[in-house]
Amino acid sequence: MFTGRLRSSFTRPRPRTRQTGPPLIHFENVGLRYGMGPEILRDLTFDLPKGSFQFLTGPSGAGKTTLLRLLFMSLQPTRGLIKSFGRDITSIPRNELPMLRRRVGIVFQDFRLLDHLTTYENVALPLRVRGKAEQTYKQDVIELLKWVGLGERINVLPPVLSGGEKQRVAIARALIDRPEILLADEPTGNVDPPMARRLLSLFLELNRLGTAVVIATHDLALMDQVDARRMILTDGRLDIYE
Ligand SMILES: Nc1ncnc2c1ncn2[C@@H]1O[C@H](COP(=O)(O)OP(=O)(O)OP(=O)(O)O)[C@@H](O)[C@H]1O
Repeated sequence: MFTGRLRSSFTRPRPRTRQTGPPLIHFENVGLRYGMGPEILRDLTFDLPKGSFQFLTGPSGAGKTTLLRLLFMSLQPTRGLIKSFGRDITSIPRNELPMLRRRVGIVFQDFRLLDHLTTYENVALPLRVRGKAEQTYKQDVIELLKWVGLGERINVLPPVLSGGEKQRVAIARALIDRPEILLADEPTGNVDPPMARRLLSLFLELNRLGTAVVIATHDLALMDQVDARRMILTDGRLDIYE
């Protein structure tokens, strides 16, 4: 499934050229407020093209995580239109949402691994929950764990893993369903610069295999390593630099 190899040397690469055709996700004049609070996101209009690679940045509290939640369809906009895979997310029946969400993988800031399950079991969990038989996915899980450099850590529990290793388990779990979009919230927040570069090359490799990638980050040094689209949130508004 994942045949790409991590590159050991690192130059400033350009992500793959985006594919044409309808966007995976389309936002039009989207606004979001929590409860009766102030509007956190205002008038967001943009497309997430197939196979694209972008950083999402902005000061702390600017709304990056909130925007990722909208992209993951775990929040509804308070105004405007969001079309995910061609469908208006406000009119999707509740029982159809999980199937649509499977097309989007997400890596949370705090990993959300289950400490009593091994690395292998954490990654396999989304498939097990859906009732898939282990023999249909076992090889894929092992191959994916090797791809993220955890071939030697397959039967280890999360509490003994390093921050970078946990991050890679969370990435593998987000990828096991082969999503068309990967969202990552501060994926390099807990790792040292060499591991951050390694994770970045993993995301670039994934993008080369066709997945659209959105990385929310404060890390300027990380962004400077790739000639990629930047989405910058300031005071609830979004500017995009191609
Ligand atoms: N569930 C919630 N209820 C009410 N307010 C919220 C909720 N989640 C986030 N907020 C507020 O929305 C604003 C944006 O938060 P968000 O976490 O999206 O920002 P962020 O850019 O990801 O921040 P950071 O870089 O610090 O992670 C903040 O003012 C935050 O307090």
